[in-house]
Amino acid sequence: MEGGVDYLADERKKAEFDVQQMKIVWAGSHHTFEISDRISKLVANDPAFSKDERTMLPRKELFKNTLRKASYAWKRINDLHLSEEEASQLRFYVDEPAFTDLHWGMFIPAIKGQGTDEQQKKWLPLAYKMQIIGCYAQTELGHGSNVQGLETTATFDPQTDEFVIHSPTLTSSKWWPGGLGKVSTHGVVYARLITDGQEHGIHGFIVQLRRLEDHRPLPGIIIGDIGMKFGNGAYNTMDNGVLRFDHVRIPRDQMLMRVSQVTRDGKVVQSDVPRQLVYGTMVYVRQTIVQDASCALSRAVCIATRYSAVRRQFGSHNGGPETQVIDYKTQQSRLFPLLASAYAFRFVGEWLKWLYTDVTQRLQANDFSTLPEAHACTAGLKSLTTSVTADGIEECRKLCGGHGYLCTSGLPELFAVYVPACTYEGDNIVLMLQVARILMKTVSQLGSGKLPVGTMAYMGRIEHLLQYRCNVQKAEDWLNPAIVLEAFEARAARMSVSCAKKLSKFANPEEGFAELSADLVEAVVAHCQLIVVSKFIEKLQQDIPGKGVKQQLKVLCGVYYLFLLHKHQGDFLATSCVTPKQASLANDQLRVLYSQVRPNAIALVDAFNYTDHFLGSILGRYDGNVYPKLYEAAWKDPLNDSVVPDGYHQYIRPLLKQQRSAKL
Ligand SMILES: CCCCCCCC/C=C\CCCCCCCC(=O)SCCNC(=O)CCNC(=O)[C@H](O)C(C)(C)COP(=O)(O)OP(=O)(O)OC[C@H]1O[C@@H](n2cnc3c(N)ncnc32)[C@H](O)[C@@H]1OP(=O)(O)O
Ligand SMILES: Cc1cc2nc3c(=O)[nH]c(=O)nc-3n(C[C@H](O)[C@H](O)[C@H](O)COP(=O)(O)OP(=O)(O)OC[C@H]3O[C@@H](n4cnc5c(N)ncnc54)[C@H](O)[C@@H]3O)c2cc1C
Repeated sequence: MEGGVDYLADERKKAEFDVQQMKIVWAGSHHTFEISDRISKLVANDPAFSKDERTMLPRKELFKNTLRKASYAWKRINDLHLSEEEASQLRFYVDEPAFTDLHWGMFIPAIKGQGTDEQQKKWLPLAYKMQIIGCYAQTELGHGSNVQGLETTATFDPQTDEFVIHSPTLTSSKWWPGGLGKVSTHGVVYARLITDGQEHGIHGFIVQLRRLEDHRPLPGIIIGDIGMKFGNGAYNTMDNGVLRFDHVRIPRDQMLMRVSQVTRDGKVVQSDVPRQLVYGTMVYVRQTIVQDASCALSRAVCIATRYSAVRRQFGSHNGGPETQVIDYKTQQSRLFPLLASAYAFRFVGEWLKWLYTDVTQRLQANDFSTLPEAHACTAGLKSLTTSVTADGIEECRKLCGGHGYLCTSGLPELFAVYVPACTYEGDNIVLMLQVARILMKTVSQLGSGKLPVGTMAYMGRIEHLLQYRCNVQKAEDWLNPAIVLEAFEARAARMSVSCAKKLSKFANPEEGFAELSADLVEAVVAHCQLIVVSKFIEKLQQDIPGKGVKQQLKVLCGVYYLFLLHKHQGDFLATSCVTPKQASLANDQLRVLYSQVRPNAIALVDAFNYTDHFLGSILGRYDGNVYPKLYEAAWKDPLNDSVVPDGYHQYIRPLLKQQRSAKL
């Protein structure tokens, strides 16, 4: 325990499972648990990583403080000889968005994924030692989603064997790249390749942006920060930037040439790798964002759950204590599905990581067959998990009542940091529509004998799924995973087929796709929820040691799918996958499961193993000592530095005087 008295001790005693074992399940393995436990404590115990004042600092101070932390973190990483895995955990637990996220998370992966062996050999050692710092400069003022619409040009000059990078219009200014505004020395810049007057699509180029001697922009480059973003503290620690090029020259070998090469005489040669590999870095990051969703959601849920056990409101009998708000069924029906979602996203994130690793290995062996599956899964799951998490953090704020609105609850900043995840790395609707295209393609090919694979494999049983009738007769039948899977499969398949039927009535398929896009998004949501449900159920088929651990996960899995079934019962009923009676039984079973979660709720959030430093929330403190700490923190606000506020003499006193003289 971190503090003195444990106000949640009674809650912890109620747990019916081995919390330590659950911590390992959450972390993924003994190895990852050990690392994350050790590194999170190392960060929490180092005052240099304090976050206490972050929401109160003006931007310039905030940003400088982030630079200080990033540089100190780098020193610790080197002094302690941390491995790559440990270093990335350290950056995670420092919990402050910074240029390093883009350097390690996008610049290096872009070079790894799209650079030739030679290019990797040249640039990666510099980047690994942070002798250069890089960003990912793709989005422009005028285009983000439509990557093909980017306007920056890279024109090959055969005379000098160079590319000329240029921003022909205002809207072609790079706009948004993190780390670009004030820090990066280099960027992977995405631009329209032009050779011999011909366009060859979007490619990545390594461009030096600032001089290594004095950090000034190189000639022909205009660069700056794009300004304050949503919330206090939050993502304002990041220098999202603007960048313009005026005919900036770079050597030919700085085009990332794994996908296509430009020869000395300006010929464009395509490798045998698909051109979509230019989008590969985005696939990688979308996969990490799914894993990150479970972190952000679990953090909010941890705060809201602990506080819900501490907070009491109404219901005192004969002078006894009032009811803990966690005991209200309405509180449980809002909170426990989010708790279950955090676990569900954890496991689907684990699976997606596996899928991504598998695809990467195949790509190295020139097997590109699973690339569309990787694109569909990363795009769809990124959209689903970030939308639920963003809404979930806000729900957790409401679950904490008034105190949730205080910055010291940690929730406002968490929300502000998190919501752009619905937009960056692909707007969620735009990505859902990508999955919709793949779904419609799959349905249209069903008669052709080509069997769908991977997460679309269930479509191969389309005849069966279209005839399916759910045979649930009593509430407990909903605990049978096979019944649940079929119901979710039938719902997703029927929604897709219904869209495909409507689509086939349009003479112009593109017109039809646009007209039906809102329905298509609903079908994609159904498909993605099926993936999450099925991966949770698969997880339960594994051997999971520890007293009661598997049982708790079964309960959470049930909460997850029955909550979805309840929330989307319109879909299930409209597609005749369940009857109204069966939907009602599902809801009865859901209430039973809430009661089973209740005694374990605190232990289930303890299993995330978050330090108080990482949570950054008085409401979510491990020891539950909320009120004295809230009271104490208020006095630390700069507004309370003086009893009489600045501005009293100028604005308050004259006002009061005027009222007094008016009365007289
Ligand atoms: C940094 C991470 C650190 C790690 C920390 C961990 C935790 C994380 C926490 C905090 C991170 C914070 C950091 C924030 C960072 C933010 C960074 C950015 O935002 S970078 C900008 C992102 N920009 C977008 O994502 C644009 C979105 N747009 C697109 O992706 C495309 O343009 C798209 C897909 C919407 C449309 O592409 P089209 O219209 O140009 O289509 P065509 O190129 O013609 O391709 C069509 C074919 O290609 C396939 N395709 C499309 N994209 C694919 C892909 N990515 N992979 C494989 N295939 C793909 C399609 O399925 C289609 O296939 P068929 O021809 O039908 O077979
Ligand atoms: C915090 C943050 C960090 C970022 N970091 C980086 C970075 O490091 N590097 C980088 O290159 N970029 C970065 N970006 C940019 C980001 O990737 C883009 O903003 C994102 O891809 C969305 O593109 P957009 O801004 O063009 O949105 P738009 O596409 O203009 O979206 C506007 C609206 O139009 C809708 N819409 C667009 N197209 C369609 C369609 N075809 N059908 C239906 N609806 C549509 C969207 O759903 C949305 O509602 C960052 C953005 C943010 C907010």
